[in-house]
Amino acid sequence: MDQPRLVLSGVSYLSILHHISATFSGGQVVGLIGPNGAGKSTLLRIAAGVLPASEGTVTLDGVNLSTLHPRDRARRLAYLPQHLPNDIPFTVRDFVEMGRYAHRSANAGVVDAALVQMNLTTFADAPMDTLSGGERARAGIARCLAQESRVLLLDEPIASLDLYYQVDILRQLRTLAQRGYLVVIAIHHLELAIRFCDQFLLLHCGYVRRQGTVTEVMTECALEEVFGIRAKTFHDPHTGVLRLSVLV
Ligand SMILES: Nc1ncnc2c1ncn2[C@@H]1O[C@H](COP(=O)(O)OP(=O)(O)OP(=O)(O)O)[C@@H](O)[C@H]1O
Repeated sequence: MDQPRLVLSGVSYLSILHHISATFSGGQVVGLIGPNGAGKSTLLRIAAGVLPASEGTVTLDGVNLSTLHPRDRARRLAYLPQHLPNDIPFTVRDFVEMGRYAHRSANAGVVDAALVQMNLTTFADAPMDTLSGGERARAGIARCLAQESRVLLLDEPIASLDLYYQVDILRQLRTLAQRGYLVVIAIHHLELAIRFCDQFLLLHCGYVRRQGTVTEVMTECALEEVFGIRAKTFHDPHTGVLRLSVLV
């Protein structure tokens, strides 16, 4: 199966995003990073086709997203918003099953598998509004997985998760990328982003400041310029893995 390819060409939105161009391909986890208010969520919403750009285009496998019926779009890409409502009046299973909207079939096996992947089986019949914040976030990811689309655009999927689930879910997203999926995540946890993302887009004030691999983007200079923090990147002497240490 061909790997998906998402292309943003000259995307602008009001005064929030300015001329963003980027190409994301299947097989990768892309980390969208940058300070609060940089424009990450806005960019993801545009990339997902839920917010029309003021200028520019987004194409997925050569097809302009704005021309796709929402059902066709949902078959091709899944989008997790940064915040799910607190008062979702459904059980966890029914909520996850909504990910099947594009397929017109509930497919209990797929829904069950998504619940297992997010370790939510014991909560399947619980009302969504009884879940903790992290459990609700995992239900949101499960709904995206149930969609069975090969592009996942996830806005801060690990923000409310404990350390175990942060690592568990990033591992699962990596595995999906290894199977050819394109995964784009907005993420503030830079240390974990270094470990799990292949490519980065660093946004600041609505502009792309850097894009590329970890060594091209996560430079001490860029981090100081964009986040106003001093940090050191170094290779762990025991594992050889690149690490980031914030100097406080
Ligand atoms: N509908 C809107 N109308 C006006 N301003 C908006 C709108 N949506 C977002 N903004 C502003 O656009 C900027 C970018 O917001 P966005 O949510 O994309 O940032 P972000 O990088 O995701 O931030 P965070 O890390 O805090 O989640 C912010 O300054 C925000 O206040």
